[in-house]
Amino acid sequence: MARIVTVTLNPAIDKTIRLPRFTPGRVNRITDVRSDPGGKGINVARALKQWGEKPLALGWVGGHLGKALIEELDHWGIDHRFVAVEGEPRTNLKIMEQETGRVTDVNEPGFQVQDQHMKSLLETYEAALAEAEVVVLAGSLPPGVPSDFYGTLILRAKQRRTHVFLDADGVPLKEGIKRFPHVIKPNLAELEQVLGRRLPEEDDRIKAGVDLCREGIGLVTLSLGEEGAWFFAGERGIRAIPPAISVASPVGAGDTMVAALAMGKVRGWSLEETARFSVAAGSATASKAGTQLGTWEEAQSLSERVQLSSC
Ligand SMILES: Nc1ncnc2c1ncn2[C@@H]1O[C@H](COP(=O)(O)OP(=O)(O)O)[C@@H](O)[C@H]1O
Ligand SMILES: O=P(O)(O)OC[C@H]1O[C@](O)(COP(=O)(O)O)[C@@H](O)[C@@H]1O
Repeated sequence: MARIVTVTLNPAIDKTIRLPRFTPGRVNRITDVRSDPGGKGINVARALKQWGEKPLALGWVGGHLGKALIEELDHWGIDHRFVAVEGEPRTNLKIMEQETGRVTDVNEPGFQVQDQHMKSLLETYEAALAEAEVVVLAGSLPPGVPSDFYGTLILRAKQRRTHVFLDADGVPLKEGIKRFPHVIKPNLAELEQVLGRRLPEEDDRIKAGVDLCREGIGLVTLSLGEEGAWFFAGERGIRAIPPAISVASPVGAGDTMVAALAMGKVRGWSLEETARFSVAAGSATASKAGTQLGTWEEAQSLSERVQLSSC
């Protein structure tokens, strides 16, 4: 079976705290707290698994928290081949303010990675590519990993004719784009940072997306939070707007969208079908607390009300 392989180099435990309002410099008392396994590629694998795919999750992991994370993957029935490192996965704090709905992410850098861990990861990755139709590279790089590491993984996937997705930010995204992955999914802030300019108007966003496609990226999905997303492929651009939802926590919405893009690729969906489902799936996740991901049924029911238009 052609598979979707996900790579999570910097896994995390997401600790979501809720409080009426966060006041820096003061004692803040929280209403409730929850912990979920996180890290972008792991979230992508979780979404795919609950939608009926058979993803294979790769990455680095270590320590007691890492063992618990792997046990969660086993519990969900997700196949995995993680390379062991020393040190614990990071805990990423998500501060959710009930009065404003604002979420602040405070993400740790992650464990230190050594040369031998990179070598083992590359071996595991090469072996997994042999059975992959799509590979999803997602999330930040932990300390010790060169900023062009995704570039290396992209080149190796392309040599094997595997469709490669990149969802990262900052320098790793900028470096990765130079190797022309087939798909990228920046949000607006991430794309603005990579391009070094603001994209305030729709026309600015259209030009940026179309230019990246002309440079050699197959599908550019520019996600816009509650405003939905743009999907650029070749000379085409589709704007998708989700229906209004009651937001609980948008953490994981972008990862759910990436999972939907990967699923659309392996299932041969049209650009319209992919746009509709991936925006709906992201919104379904945003309607759930902590890093809980939208189910197939929740995404399907929202997808009927996603509005599509073209440029
Ligand atoms: N507050 C929200 N309300 C409705 N849908 C949302 C909300 N936040 C995210 N989404 C959905 O999830 C998708 C990805 O979210 P976004 O926040 O843009 O990505 P990221 O998590 O990568 O920053 C959006 O395109 C949208 O469909
Ligand atoms: O690797 P990074 O960039 O620090 O991001 C990791 C964080 O992003 C998440 O994967 C959520 O990402 P999205 O909200 O973009 O879907 C969390 O689970 C995790 O804490």
